[in-house]
Amino acid sequence: MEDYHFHLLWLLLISYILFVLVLKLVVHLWWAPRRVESFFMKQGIKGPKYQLFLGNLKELASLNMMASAQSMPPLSHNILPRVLSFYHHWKKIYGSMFLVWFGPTARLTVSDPALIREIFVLKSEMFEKNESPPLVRKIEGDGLLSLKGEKWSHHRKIIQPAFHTENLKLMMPMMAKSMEAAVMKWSEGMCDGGEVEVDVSDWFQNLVEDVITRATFGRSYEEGKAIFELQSQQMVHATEAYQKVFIPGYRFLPTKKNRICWRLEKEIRKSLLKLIDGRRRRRGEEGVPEESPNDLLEVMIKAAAITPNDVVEECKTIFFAGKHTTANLLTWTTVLLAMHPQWQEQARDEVLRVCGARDSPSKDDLLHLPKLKTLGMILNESLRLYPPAVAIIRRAKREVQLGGVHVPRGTELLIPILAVHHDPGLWCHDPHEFNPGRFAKGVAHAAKHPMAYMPFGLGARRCVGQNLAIFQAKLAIALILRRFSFELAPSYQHAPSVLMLLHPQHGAPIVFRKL
Ligand code: HEM
Repeated sequence: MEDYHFHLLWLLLISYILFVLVLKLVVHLWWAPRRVESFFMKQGIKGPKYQLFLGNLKELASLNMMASAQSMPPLSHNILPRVLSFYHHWKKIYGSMFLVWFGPTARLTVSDPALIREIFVLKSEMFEKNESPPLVRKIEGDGLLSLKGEKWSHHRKIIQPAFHTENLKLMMPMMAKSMEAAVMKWSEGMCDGGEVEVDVSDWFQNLVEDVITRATFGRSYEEGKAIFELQSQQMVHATEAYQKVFIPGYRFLPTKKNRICWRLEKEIRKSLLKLIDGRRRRRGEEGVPEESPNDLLEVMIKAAAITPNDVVEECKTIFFAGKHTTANLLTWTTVLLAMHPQWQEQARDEVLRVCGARDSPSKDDLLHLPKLKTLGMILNESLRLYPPAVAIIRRAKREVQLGGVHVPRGTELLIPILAVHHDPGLWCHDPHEFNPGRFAKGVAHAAKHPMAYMPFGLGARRCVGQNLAIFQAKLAIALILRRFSFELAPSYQHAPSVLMLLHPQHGAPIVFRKL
């Protein structure tokens, strides 16, 4: 009898647990989305209907697939329908503010610059960063990009000075040396006719990797290079998995690829910790010359209240956040200058006028970089038309009013940078034209609203590496302009596409000719 009661009790307990789990699932997957949907509907905000579990993921994937299968007119910069096809499609039906479901998570699209100001500046404390998907989290590191609250502000205060112009100026000669060597190697590889075809999207990845390694590790360049090479390999594996695998928990299975990723992760961590330890011990013994630039590792090691583990995570973040973004900027800028030879000429004239025609950039040339106004305008226009990060996401920490709309706690806001940059209401009559001249009076005056331009984000969490990216881009493009003229290779297919960042789907083959 006692046994019977005991079993009954167990059965009741298990049934109760199962009931609570099922109830939670029903609330999470059905009831809560329906409530949010009707909450927004009452305020006049609509969107594609929520489907159980998947939300709108199926439609999103099919819109994306249709868009990527279509070719674009060769010289068109009207890339929104191809790149953010879901936004372009649903905006026509529901207006610019609509609700879209990424699984059971609601995302409200916001592209009005006045509301964007509220999110990033006026009410920024009401919004937080959302978590990246698990596969991305693994490679982005637990650093500035994803940190929140006190820890984020503490790390930001420590890291920011490494990216100040004065420190970057000290780093410039070594950046220039590495770029110069890469360009030389390239021009040596040219055939007799002085012509070479290069897929710049690959080439710039290597170039940027080298420069970021120098900025992060400085005099420990060789050790840093080995570490970042491992991280590059890890990023390739993770990106492949990101493209192919959608099974929850797949990353925990001991598949061949996963085992490689785990091994790489272990090696990266071990080597970085060894490097940090070595630097810590040598500090004081050697002393760092006063005029020597503060590489990022040095800046973090000097700051007492940051653990070696945090330093490891920040190094990984810097590499993740800085490499592909800057390489993409360089790739699209080269493609744009190949498409628009008159701007290429103008930029080259300026480089020759300001820096002279010497083969190697002198220390003075580097100081002249800020004077390259036309090149600066070209980079701004490139970042407007082809922003490497096409959207930013924030999450409402609590219920908040946004331009008269009540946004419930937990709602994610999707700010489609690309759409804002291509909005005809903000960029006069020619939003899809390549017209660097629109930046002649500075970034703040280029559009009808100062918040309409945000390739590096906005507010307190704007990109910490912006100065480094622009320095690198100016230096690399100036070096190339001085030595080569270039045009699109006959095999080039204009197909901007998104895989984490905006990239050329079929590569970016460019033909370079020695001047
Ligand atoms: C063209 C090049 C680049 C672009 C377009 C770019 C874009 C961005 C954007 C849009 C954000 C804001 C993300 C958000 O608010 O959610 C951001 C943040 C960040 N970027 Fe960049 N970035 C570039 C280059 C770099 C470089 C070179 C580095 C470092 C070497 C870097 C490191 C970071 C970090 C650490 C953050 C997080 C800042 C924080 O939350 O405090 N970025 N970047």
